[in-house]
Amino acid sequence: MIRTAPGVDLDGSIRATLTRGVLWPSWVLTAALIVPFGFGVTVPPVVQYVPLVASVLVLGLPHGAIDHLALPRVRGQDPTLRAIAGVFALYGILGVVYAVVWFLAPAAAFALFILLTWAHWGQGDLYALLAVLDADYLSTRAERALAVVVRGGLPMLVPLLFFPDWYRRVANALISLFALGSTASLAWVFQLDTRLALGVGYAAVIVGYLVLTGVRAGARSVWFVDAGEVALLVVFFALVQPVLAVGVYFCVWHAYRHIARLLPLEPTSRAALDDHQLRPALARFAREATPLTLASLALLGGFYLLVPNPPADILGWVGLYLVLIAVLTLPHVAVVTLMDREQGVWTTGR
Ligand SMILES: CC1=C(/C=C/C(C)=C/C=C/C(C)=C/C=O)C(C)(C)CCC1
Ligand SMILES: [Fe+2]
Repeated sequence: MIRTAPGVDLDGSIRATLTRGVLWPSWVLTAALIVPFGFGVTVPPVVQYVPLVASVLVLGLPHGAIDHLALPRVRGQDPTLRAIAGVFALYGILGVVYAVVWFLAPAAAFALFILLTWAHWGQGDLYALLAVLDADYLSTRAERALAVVVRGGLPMLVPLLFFPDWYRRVANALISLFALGSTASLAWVFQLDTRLALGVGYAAVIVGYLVLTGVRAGARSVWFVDAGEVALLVVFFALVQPVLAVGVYFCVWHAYRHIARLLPLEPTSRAALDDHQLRPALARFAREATPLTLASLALLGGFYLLVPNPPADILGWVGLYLVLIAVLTLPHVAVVTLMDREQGVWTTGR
């Protein structure tokens, strides 16, 4: 059966429901965390891990667990066995290839993971800007690409600039599962000179983006929300300890927004959103996402058995979980990039 799936042109009622139920909570939670950290509060490591550990079952891991339904749906097709098998094959091939890279060259695999996440979290926010906020000033591909660079850099680069030691510790937790001492090849990234150069370059990109889009913005209020989100996240990642900050961002920002993108693709949920009801749509998503979330968890057990240096503490387990996420993210990015194409994220007429 052929149906038309919505692209970046969501109905006003759906946009209102998602703004209230998805964007607002992300703003409130990130802003609320900034306050204590702004006063210099630090929290013990165990507490910092809570959102990342929770993401195994809540929002985080599940957000990719219906990729096999999302791709056919966005193409207006029924999720037939054939279509689903295609997505599984994509996951199998890309996932296995990337897993092999982790075993052979873990430091390079980690660097690739950061760049991939930068692009992917940026692409997620770009969709939200276009579809939920209706940011019509992003009228060229160059501006949209710049938005991806700006948005993805907030969670991936800002923590490196302000918390290099934590960043290195996490990098080491992933890399040393495969090879001890290999993080040394990345030592230059954490040095002050490198961070200063990256910080200055990135600040220039942010200013360039805000000026370029600010000049074009017809609907000023939307531009202010965009600029406000960027400012909020710069402060958030500069102040909040990174394992906590990235964990919170992953759940309430990236994953929740991606789930919000999936909901209108399913006709019953779309009708609910149109009727200003978010909850039934989320409940349906949770049901659909449960089987493959649990299957992914089984993969975590498989990784535990396969890595040369299995985790011995909580940071090690977080590292193992992040490697699992990395391996699942490559095919997930392929699916979301195909979704972007189907939904006209890069179609500007210019
Ligand atoms: C936890 C953590 C880090 C990396 C997290 C990454 C890279 C997460 C990627 C998640 C993905 C891709 C989810 C799927 O959408 C940093 C930045 C090294 C800094 C310290 C804390
Ligand atoms: Fe994602």
